[in-house]
Amino acid sequence: ICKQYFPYDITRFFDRYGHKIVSFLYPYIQITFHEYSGDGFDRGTAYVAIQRYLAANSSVTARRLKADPVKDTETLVLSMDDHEEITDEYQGIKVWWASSMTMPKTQSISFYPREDDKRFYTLSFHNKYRDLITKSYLSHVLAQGKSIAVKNRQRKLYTNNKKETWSRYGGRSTMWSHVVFEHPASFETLALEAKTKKDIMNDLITFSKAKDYYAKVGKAWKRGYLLHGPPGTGKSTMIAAMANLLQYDVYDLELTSVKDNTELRKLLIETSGKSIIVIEDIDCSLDLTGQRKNNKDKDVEAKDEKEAVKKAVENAGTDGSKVTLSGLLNFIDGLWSSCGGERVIVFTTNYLEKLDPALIRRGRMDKHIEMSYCSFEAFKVLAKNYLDVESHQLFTRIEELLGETDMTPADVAENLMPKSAEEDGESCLNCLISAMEDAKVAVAKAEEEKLKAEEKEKHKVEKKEEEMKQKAGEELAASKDVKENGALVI
Ligand SMILES: Nc1ncnc2c1ncn2[C@@H]1O[C@H](COP(=O)(O)OP(=O)(O)OP(=O)(O)O)[C@@H](O)[C@H]1O
Repeated sequence: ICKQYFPYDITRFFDRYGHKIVSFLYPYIQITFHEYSGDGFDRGTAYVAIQRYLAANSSVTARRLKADPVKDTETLVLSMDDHEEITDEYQGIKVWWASSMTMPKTQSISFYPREDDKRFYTLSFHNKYRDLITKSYLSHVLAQGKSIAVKNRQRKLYTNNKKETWSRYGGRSTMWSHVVFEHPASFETLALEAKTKKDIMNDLITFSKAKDYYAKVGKAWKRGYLLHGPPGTGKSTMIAAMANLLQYDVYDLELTSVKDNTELRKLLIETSGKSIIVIEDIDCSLDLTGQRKNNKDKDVEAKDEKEAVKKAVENAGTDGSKVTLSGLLNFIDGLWSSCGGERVIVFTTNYLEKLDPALIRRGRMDKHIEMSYCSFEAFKVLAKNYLDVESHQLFTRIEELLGETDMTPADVAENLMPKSAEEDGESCLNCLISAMEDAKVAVAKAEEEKLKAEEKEKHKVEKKEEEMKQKAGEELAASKDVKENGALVI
């Protein structure tokens, strides 16, 4: 009305001083958080975090709610509807949140959200709490929103089997492909000594909460784990349990399909925080042949292996088509490794002695964990998992046999698994006992055969020495004959 009936100068005067008068009489401050800010089409991180925070609080207090499916989860989240207002309390201070939406001024169809078609939240609070709200309350809301997102999201298992491609809009698509990570392993079901389990869990939890500590000591926020031990001792299961404990994503890096160091760096940059980057069987990946070694190769002396690895690394460096040891070292703790933060890097190997010491030194691989053959304590965990049995008279015999044989938890688990509906706990335990007794007999037989072979070899060597001695004696006698008789004996 003013604009229509009053001259321009008067309306400008009202505009200018109206605000001042209102702010003098109305001591409240408002902050707006827009859903889309700037030129980007990505939703603002602050808006999304606030939405999650308010969704957790407003579903109890707001009267009009809307239900949205959350990306990457199968759940619905209830949040306050547009033009709804709720109150929140922080350290005894009351604040008001309102959700609003600007109505479009023009009617047009657009693929992207329009400038004038945006939602935003408005936070109102009393002027005297300005410092507390802007400095402390807002960080609290954002942190809470982020942690709700972490709790709600579906975790992913990534692998780098995808070729680098370009999207229709000219952007480079990611080199990781993923599936939903649903491994059920946990530290509770992991067959391992209770003390070791507790140590690892404490270490992981301390790491995940140590952002400020890492910043204080000037170290990138990451931690390296080296899991070593024979096949079937639970290295992969341990990684799944770690991911489930920390609620992290898993990046399973297949090193043999990485073209070169540059590609390795690109892959690293594309990983997100709160993730575990896994390189399984690092000893096999590092021989740079692109193949897992066969059993014959595996028996080669560790020293020879290390030389072979070094040679392969040198060759790889010349044609520039493979990942080199130095590329891998840079991947773990070079400058690029610090981007993002909150990453756990895990290497697994069956042959610790084959690895270059530079690769596994402390600082790179901070914690070395040996996964060994099944101990009695580990067996008890498996018996509880598979049979729901915590004690049994057959346990004494099993403890004895575990001390005498090298059986992996995978073998023990396989024997404990009922093969038919009729099989009960006791028959499964008996099945395990007979498997261990067979293994014990087989080991004794193998040792006997080894002893026999050694004996045979020794005998052969002795016989050869005897023959050589005899030959030498004959030659000596012949040369004596020549000297004494002056005749040449042929
Ligand atoms: N410590 C363990 N606790 C519980 N289950 C285990 C354990 N070790 C092995 N298993 C069982 O054995 C199977 C094989 O274990 P896993 O793949 O984790 O062994 P691994 O050490 O990673 O073997 P590899 O070196 O061949 O990759 C798993 O599916 C799991 O059911």
